[in-house]
Amino acid sequence: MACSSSTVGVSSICPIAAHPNDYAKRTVYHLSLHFSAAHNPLRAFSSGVRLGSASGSSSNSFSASAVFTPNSSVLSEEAFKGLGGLGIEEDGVLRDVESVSVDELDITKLGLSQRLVETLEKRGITQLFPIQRAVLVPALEGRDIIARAKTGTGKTLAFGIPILKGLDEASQERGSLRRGRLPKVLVLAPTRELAKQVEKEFKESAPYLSTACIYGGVSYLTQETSLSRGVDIVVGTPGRIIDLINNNTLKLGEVQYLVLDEADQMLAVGFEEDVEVILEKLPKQRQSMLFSATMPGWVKKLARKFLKDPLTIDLVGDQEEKLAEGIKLFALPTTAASKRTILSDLVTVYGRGGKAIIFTQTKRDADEVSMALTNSIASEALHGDISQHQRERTLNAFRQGKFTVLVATDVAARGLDIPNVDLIIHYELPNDPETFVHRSGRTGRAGKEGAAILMFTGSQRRTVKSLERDVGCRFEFISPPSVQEVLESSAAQVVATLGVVHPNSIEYFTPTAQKLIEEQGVNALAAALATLSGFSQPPSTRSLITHEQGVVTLQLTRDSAYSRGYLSARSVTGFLSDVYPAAADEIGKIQLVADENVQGAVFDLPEEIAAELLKKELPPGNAIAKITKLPPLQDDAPARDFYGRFSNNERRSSSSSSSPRGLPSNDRRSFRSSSDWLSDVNEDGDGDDENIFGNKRRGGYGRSSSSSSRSPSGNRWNGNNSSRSRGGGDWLINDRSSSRSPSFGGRDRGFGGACFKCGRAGHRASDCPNSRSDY
Ligand SMILES: Nc1ncnc2c1ncn2[C@@H]1O[C@H](COP(=O)(O)OP(=O)(O)OP(=O)(O)O)[C@@H](O)[C@H]1O
Repeated sequence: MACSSSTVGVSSICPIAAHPNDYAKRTVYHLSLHFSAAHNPLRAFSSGVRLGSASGSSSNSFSASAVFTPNSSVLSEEAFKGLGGLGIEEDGVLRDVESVSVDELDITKLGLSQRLVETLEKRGITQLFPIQRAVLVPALEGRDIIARAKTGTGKTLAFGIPILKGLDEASQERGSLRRGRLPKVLVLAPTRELAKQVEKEFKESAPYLSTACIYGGVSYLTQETSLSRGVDIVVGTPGRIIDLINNNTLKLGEVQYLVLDEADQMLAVGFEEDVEVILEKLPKQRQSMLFSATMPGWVKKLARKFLKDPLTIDLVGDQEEKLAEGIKLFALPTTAASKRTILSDLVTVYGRGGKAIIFTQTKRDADEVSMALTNSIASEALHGDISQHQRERTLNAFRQGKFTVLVATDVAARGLDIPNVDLIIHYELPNDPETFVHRSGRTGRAGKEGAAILMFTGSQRRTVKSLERDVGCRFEFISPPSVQEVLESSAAQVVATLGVVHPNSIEYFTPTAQKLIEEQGVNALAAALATLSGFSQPPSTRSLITHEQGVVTLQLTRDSAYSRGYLSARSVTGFLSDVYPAAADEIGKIQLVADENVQGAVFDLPEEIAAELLKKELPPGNAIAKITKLPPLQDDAPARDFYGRFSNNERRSSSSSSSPRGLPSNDRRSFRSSSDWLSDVNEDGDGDDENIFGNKRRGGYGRSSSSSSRSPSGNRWNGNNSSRSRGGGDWLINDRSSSRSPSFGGRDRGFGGACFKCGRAGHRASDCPNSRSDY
């Protein structure tokens, strides 16, 4: 092959593997696009594509793997002309290696029409993101493309820019756009929200073109009218698109560009049959682009059947973390009972006053969590049982910042681009790594920073480790925010709001403020901050284990030299019964410390009992202290989650008619390494794409349930949202390690623990027939 070497977007393409089934036709290349660190316009964005250090160079690079036919690389070289060259050497390896200059990513240098450049610039889009750069050239060549990139990295414009460029050129050739014209572009999306968002991206980037968004749950009339007027771009969900094809309103005979966005999700929501029906109706002469996070058998089959010699671009890469680097990941051990009460503190401390999305497994949980938050934070629920209109209202209000916490099922996880979401909370573990990535990817978008917190119970600790392995990430394990942290964050957020008070308004209050300062000094301002933060009453202490109010968590640590054996929950109760029987009576959750070198346990006590206990003299070798942060704790029950066993809950419930046995999802099988992803795409595989969620979900979400707007109010932690109110059941379910009653109120005053001396249940060490005290 010919070799040329010059500055291009592609710095090196070298064979990383020969495809086992098809070596003669295809070679898999590893493609690196280099950006000089010195002038890398995407440095701030490096998170999105995991820019790493290129070997032997100080450049940052991102990797793309691409599958070429032998000729295709030559075509690529042609297409790179004007954007910089591409070096193909004799061994077929493309190597060049200079850095991409800022110019080559500059949208004014891509040959786009002036009007397109202007609208993009108005939207703050001046430089291509890496996936956009990688897709641009082959897309402009007319290649069919299969692509994958991390969440929030600009996939929509990756297909949008070349399509808009193509439409611009065609319209200049044909002259003005005529009424009643048929669509040239069809974009299929799995959810209505995503479809609307993609349409919005097209509309805002090219307002001079006509777009229509076709999805269920709303009137046919508007959609039919816009189609009859003539459109350039149709974006929609498969169900309603089929309906409009069938009633002859939507005619696809002139479609030149097809995009399948989130193709794997089409399968998950049961649209595969509809997608195939639609694709059959498209002109054979067209360009197709398929974006998919995973490659289940059905998507592979779809690609083989409907795409022509597709070029595969994978910017996620093998062994790499699947999440954008700007997303900080935390894991928070908690209990089922305390989850809800912790939420508002997490939002306060980690959300820093911005937007947060809490993901639940079930629609019911989404409603209940949103309701529970209402006391302290304005929140709304979003799930499939909420009418389409309400869903749109809710999303718009959230986008506009009218409320700050969205509680959603996974319906909102895929593809939604909501600006400035600072925090994601996984209220339940996701069912598969892919769902985790997509939920978390609602923050840290377009190079911004964000945080995602995974809440898990002690019994799910191993699942969290599996998730780390599957996603290639590391969690920082945290404790629930302390009272101090919550107060500090609340105060900081209140202070931030003071900056926007109108000067005229301040004038009205100045005389009173002056008087207050003279009378009370700094206390006046502190009282105002406390009130504005919602803490006009002092916060009560809370358990670190269950987050229950009025309860403190203590740690018992025993010197092994004084110990006869290992600590157990029973021995802790027995020990307390000897030191201070009231403490043994009132003890709550007990958990053992997970440290081979330390014999320790943490346990909860009502505040006043704890204060008494701390005054007691302890036998030698034992220490009890109040703690502010939980040490690593031992697992206390087998894992209870669906991770790796099922795909998402909403999906299961929506498809229950066709999947009554809740078959395991193939999503997890699909969430594999990059090389698997690539070979999946190109192998003549067995097409084992049994559709486990096989029902057709037309129009989808029927029943309407409104979630009214709420406003923040109330004094934090003084409401009756204590887990104590739901206590008993949850406590019993979640605490295998202690046999005591859940009630701190002492409903059951009988001794439920075991003797610290003889180990038998039902009596205290002080009542033990063995009178010798030897602990
Ligand atoms: N070149 C660019 N410069 C600045 N902003 C951009 C650029 N390209 C895209 N964006 C913005 O980045 C955000 C994320 O883009 P987009 O929604 O296309 O990401 P995505 O990769 O499709 O994410 P997901 O996988 O979550 O669907 C959008 O708000 C988009 O307008």
